[in-house]
Order: sequence, then structure tokens, then C-alpha cells
Amino acid sequence: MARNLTPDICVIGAGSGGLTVAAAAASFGVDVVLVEKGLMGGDCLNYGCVPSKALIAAAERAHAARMSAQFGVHVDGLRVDFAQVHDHVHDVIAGIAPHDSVERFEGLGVTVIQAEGRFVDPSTVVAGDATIKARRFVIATGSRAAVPPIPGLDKAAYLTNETVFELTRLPDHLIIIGAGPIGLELAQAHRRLGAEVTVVEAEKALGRDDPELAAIVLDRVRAEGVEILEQAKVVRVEEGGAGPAVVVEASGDERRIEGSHLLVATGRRPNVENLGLDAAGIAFDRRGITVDKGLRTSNRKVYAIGDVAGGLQFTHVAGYHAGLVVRSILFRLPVRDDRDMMPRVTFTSPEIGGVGLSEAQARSRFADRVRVVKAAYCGNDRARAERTTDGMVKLVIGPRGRLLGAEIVGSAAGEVVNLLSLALSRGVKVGQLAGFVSPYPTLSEVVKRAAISYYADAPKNLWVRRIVGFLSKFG
Ligand SMILES: Cc1cc2nc3c(=O)[nH]c(=O)nc-3n(C[C@H](O)[C@H](O)[C@H](O)COP(=O)(O)OP(=O)(O)OC[C@H]3O[C@@H](n4cnc5c(N)ncnc54)[C@H](O)[C@@H]3O)c2cc1C
Ligand SMILES: NC(=O)c1ccc[n+]([C@@H]2O[C@H](COP(=O)([O-])OP(=O)(O)OC[C@H]3O[C@@H](n4cnc5c(N)ncnc54)[C@H](O)[C@@H]3O)[C@@H](O)[C@H]2O)c1
Repeated sequence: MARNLTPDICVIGAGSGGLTVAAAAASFGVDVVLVEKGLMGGDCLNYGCVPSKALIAAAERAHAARMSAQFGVHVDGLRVDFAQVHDHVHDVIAGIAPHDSVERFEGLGVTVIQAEGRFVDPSTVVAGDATIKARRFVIATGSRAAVPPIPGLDKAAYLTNETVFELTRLPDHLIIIGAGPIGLELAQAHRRLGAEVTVVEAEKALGRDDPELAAIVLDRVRAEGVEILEQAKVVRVEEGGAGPAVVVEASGDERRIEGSHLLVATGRRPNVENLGLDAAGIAFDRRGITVDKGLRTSNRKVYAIGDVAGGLQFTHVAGYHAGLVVRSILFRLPVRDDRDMMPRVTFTSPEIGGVGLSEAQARSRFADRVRVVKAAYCGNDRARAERTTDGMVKLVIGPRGRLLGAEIVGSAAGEVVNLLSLALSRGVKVGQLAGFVSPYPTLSEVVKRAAISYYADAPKNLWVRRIVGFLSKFG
């Protein structure tokens, strides 16, 4: 039976962003309709963060077992049962799924419609048998794997993030196109679980990260046996003996690589199709829906958040956006999407991440008023005890000692970024990072060590020496 709904808020997409808007608004007693055409939880739960981190966790166990002899602990007869690894990954998803489920959201008072949503005019969305006229709309439709127009790829049986976690047999030889976060996280995980892995990257692997820090990850991943080809063009994809083969051109040479499986990890495309954006007067381009600083689209009734909004593509960004639009819609507060404050982590081993301005960005804004201080993991006692000494933190310090950004690579870098993210968001100065008490021995001490090095020249400073000398006269 056709339904006419008139909620305060209609959210399209029940992924990280949409679910957060719906739950937060419903908790204030606001009437919310949530429209989802696929699985509740979106990419992060079903095809992204959760399965990838669960796979990485399994791979880490295998790696730790192989490396344990250096601690005097011998693990003989290591065996990976990939079908069980698959089950572990899906068990983790299943454990989280109730939190994102239709039942939970209906329990919160949200009307959930399981159908594709589409605008038919600037203030009406149609989804299944429902016609929804809401006071405000939030588009949170996410993104999907971008598949490049490589000759032969359309005829090959390739995997994307939506299908790779379905494998129940370990690939003999996994070829991955693209060495961004998805490509490298999955390359290392599959290698550690026993697959041969080749990554083909058109430009620079981990090209968005600080090159000095990215090199530490790439050296490790290569040392573990992943072949990474950079500045390499995939000319075509063909049938191979046991699966797809890619023909690659690098440094003027052509090479044919035969694999058992092929994974495409060449970036994301925003889900803007079939949404009726033109009918709603909502501007968009190939990067996503055009939004202002307050995440409003060209139709003032409609907001866009998360991956579809054309900016950083992380679950925490979608959640942050959700918080902003809830404040804007419910409390009419002015909000501003501050992209400079967003942390990022890639969960390779070692992990690599950062927050705020990179050294290059800071120098372009503040020229020579920027100082960069570093500390290496090899100077950290905990890293030595754990034998995880590959790593480094870089603090980017601006005028008057203000922290502008930080980059980190190393064991548990993703955890250490929390401290740096809090420091940056609270306007902490380098003196405060040097002065807080950090429990010993922890990896986070590396941040304090870098901050202290900002003052490395203080003991040589003539005035400091004179003051110390003067004070010593008082007994
Ligand atoms: C392999 C992989 C690993 C990742 N790892 C991390 C990580 O470790 N950390 C991190 O922060 N981020 C990670 N990400 C990124 C993260 O998954 C995304 O940034 C996040 O899911 C974006 O949330 P979203 O709400 O914008 O979109 P999504 O979570 O994709 O949700 C969008 C939802 O909208 C639905 N939808 C689309 N169109 C319509 C329509 N017309 N009508 C109704 N419903 C519709 C979709 O079915 C989907 O459920 C990873 C991504 C991938 C692919
Ligand atoms: N840990 C995390 O937070 C995490 C993990 C995975 C993904 N993500 C999110 O998902 C987004 C997408 O990840 P991604 O790795 O797919 O995208 P990406 O855009 O970061 O990297 C894609 C890589 O593929 C390369 N490439 C593009 N076309 C190519 C071609 N034809 N041949 C060879 N190489 C090609 C690009 O040069 C680039 O290096 C990330 O930007 C990130 O926001 C986050």
C-alpha cells in the first residue's frame, strides 16, 4: 500500500554517516525516515573497515607466529586455514551488525525503508511504496570502487572491496591494481596469510602520505615479499593460465603477470547516480555532491555527508559530518566542516597516519616560520622491547610553538594519532607536548620525545646559561 510520509528528516543511505544522523536525531525525539537499498551498515561494516581490519588481525597473528623465534618462542607447523579466516571475518561483521540493524533503528523510533531512494522534485523522495516529503534531507549514499577503463578488464573476473572478503580459498597469486590504503592493507594481509602478491601502481605507492614515512611502510611490505611496481601502467588484462593476467608497462618494458585473482583498488566513485539529483536541483560533479562549509547542497533543504560529499573518505569523517548536520538541523547552530583537523590512518604494518597539515602544506602557508621535529621509534624503549623499531613521528610546529600537524609511522601509530588529534584540536603548543607526563614505557612517549627535541638548543643558549648561572648563586 502506498505511504505518504512527512518526517522532519529523511536520510538516504544507512552507512556510517546516515546511521549516525538517524540515531542522534531520533534520540532527541525527532521524526526520522531512513532509506537504505542494500545492507544496513554500508561499506564500513560490510565491505570496508570492519572486514579489512578483521582480515588484517588474522594476518598479524600469522606474522607474529613467524617472527616469534626472535623472542625465543618457537611456533612450529604454522598453518593458515583460509576458510576459517573467512569465517572469523564474517563473525566479526555479524557481531557488530545488530548495532546497525533495522530492528535497532526501529526500536529507536526511526522508520526504516529498505528500498532505493530517489528525488522526484526538490522536496520529495520516492522509495519503494513510500513518498517522503521531509523538512530536511540528508544524502549519505557513500561511494563504490572506481573501475578504470583498462582494456580487457570488463571481461575479466576481477574482485573489488565488495567481493574480496567473500573468498573462502586463499588466492595463490593475488594481483592488485592500485597501491593506496585499500591496495596496500589487503596486499600485506594476503601476503602474511600465505599468498603471492603483486601490486601495480600507476604513480607512487601511498602517494598521499609523507614520502619519508611512506618509505618505511613500503620497505617493510616489500621485505615481507609483496612485489610493488610503481610508475607502472596496466596496458591490458587478459585470460591467464590460472586466472587473469595483467600486461604492465614500466620503465619502457612490457611485462605479463599471471595471477590467480585480480583485485581493483584504484580509488572510489561517489554514489550520485539514480538519485534524481537534477530533479532536486542538487549540483554534483565527478568528485561527488557539491556542498558548502556547512555541508548544505545547492538545494537548501538538502545536506550531503560522508564519502558522497566529495572530501576525505573515512568512517570517522562521515560520523563527524553527521554530528555537524544534526547540530545544524536540530539546533540551527552554524557549523563548519574543518578538514584540516581530520586524522587519517592506514592500517598496514607498520601503521601510517597523521593529522592536520603536512610539512609541505604548512610551509606553503607559513614559509620559514615552520619547524619540523622528529623522533624515531628506535629511541623508544617499549618499541625496543617489542622489536618494533621501524617508525618515526614528525611534528609540524608553526609560529609561537603551535602544533599545525603531525605525521607518524610505526607500531600502533593509529592509537598514537589519537593523542595528536586531541592536541591539534585543542590548539596545544609544543611546550605542552614536551611537558606532560607520559607513562613509561609506552610507544606514545615518542611524541613527547619529538616535542622535547624542539628545545634541543636551549642548553646552548647564552641567555639560558646566564640565568642558570645567576640562579645558582642563591644556594
Ligand atoms: C576496503 C575498505 C577499507 C576501509 N577502511 C577504513 C578504515 O579502516 N577506516 C576508515 O575510517 N574508513 C575506512 N574505509 C572508508 C569507509 O568505509 C567509508 O569512508 C565510509 O563507509 C563512508 O561512510 P558513508 O556513510 O559515507 O557511506 P557508506 O558506508 O558507503 O554507506 C552508504 C549507504 O548508502 C546506500 N545507498 C546508496 N545509494 C542509495 C540510494 N539511492 N538509496 C538508498 N540507499 C542508498 C548504500 O547501499 C550504503 O549502504 C574503508 C573503505 C574500504 C572500501
Ligand atoms: N585505513 C583507512 O582509513 C582506509 C583504508 C582503506 C580505504 N580507505 C579510504 O578509501 C579510500 C579509497 O582507497 P583506495 O586505496 O582505493 O584509493 P586511493 O585513491 O587512495 O588509491 C588508489 C591508488 O590507485 C592508483 N591507481 C589509479 N588508477 C590506476 C591504474 N589504472 N593503474 C594502477 N594504479 C592506479 C592511484 O594512483 C592510487 O595510488 C581512501 O582514500 C580512504 O579514504 C581508508
